[in-house]
Amino acid sequence: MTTTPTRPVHLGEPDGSPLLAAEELVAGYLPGVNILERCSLRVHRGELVGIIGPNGAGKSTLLKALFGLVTVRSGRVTLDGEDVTNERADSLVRRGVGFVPQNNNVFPGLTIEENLQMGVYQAPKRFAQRFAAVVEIFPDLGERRRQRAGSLSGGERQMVAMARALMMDPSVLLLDEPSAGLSPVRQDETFLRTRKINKAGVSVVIVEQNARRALQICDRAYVLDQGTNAYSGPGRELMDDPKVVELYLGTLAADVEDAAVRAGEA
Ligand SMILES: Nc1ncnc2c1ncn2[C@@H]1O[C@H](COP(=O)(O)OP(=O)(O)OP(=O)(O)O)[C@@H](O)[C@H]1O
Repeated sequence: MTTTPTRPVHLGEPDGSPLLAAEELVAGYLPGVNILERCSLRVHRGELVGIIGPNGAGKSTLLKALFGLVTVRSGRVTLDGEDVTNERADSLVRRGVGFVPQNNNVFPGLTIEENLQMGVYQAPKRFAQRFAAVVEIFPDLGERRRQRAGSLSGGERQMVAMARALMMDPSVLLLDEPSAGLSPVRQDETFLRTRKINKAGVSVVIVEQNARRALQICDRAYVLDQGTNAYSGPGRELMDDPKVVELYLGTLAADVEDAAVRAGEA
């Protein structure tokens, strides 16, 4: 087992320069209160990277800091080697960063098609070409393009939000708890869709409460605790790390069965 607490924080990362990186970020909402305390993360081209950890660990805050929605007080964010710390979200979108917030992520009064048009408001001429590409990943949205987003289920809205973020053809997509509030079946669909988006060439950072499921689909993951890095490594390795299991995943009867099955396979 190669996982160790605290440093180094990028265990298992591929060689080369990361596409998106947060180095030692200190950030927070209220003056004098830091939520992130020297928190770091790197995403390489083509990777699917998870962020897990207990409630209030700062997972969503890290994602927001990457997307210019929380002020970074020290440390830096780079995109393809360029410093983009505290750059505005609309500028990051132009540079190829997509963000899907956890809540209020569709315009309920607009149709599915209109929601997707909002995704390319900075480049409306690209709509037709991007719409065709996006409905390949989400065929249901193409068929129901005239339906108002407000009449959709939680899982369907989540699809619209992801599709809208893909309209600008991002190189990296930031997903904030996409499975939150969904039934187990819809959660599975969301994870499969996330994989599909990643396989289509989009690097993905996914914040997840459902840590086990996230670790199953991620190339690598970061475990945050109290605003900083606790563990990192390939998803499967973290799932097998007794410390990570004890502190962050809990032991369920299902795990014991799972471990027994895997031991039998070995
Ligand atoms: N807009 C805000 N203003 C002030 N404090 C905030 C704000 N948003 C989050 N916080 C605080 O920042 C801390 C980290 O919150 P964050 O949402 O990043 O955690 P998280 O790890 O994503 O948690 P969860 O899994 O519960 O969503 C919490 O203490 C939270 O109360």
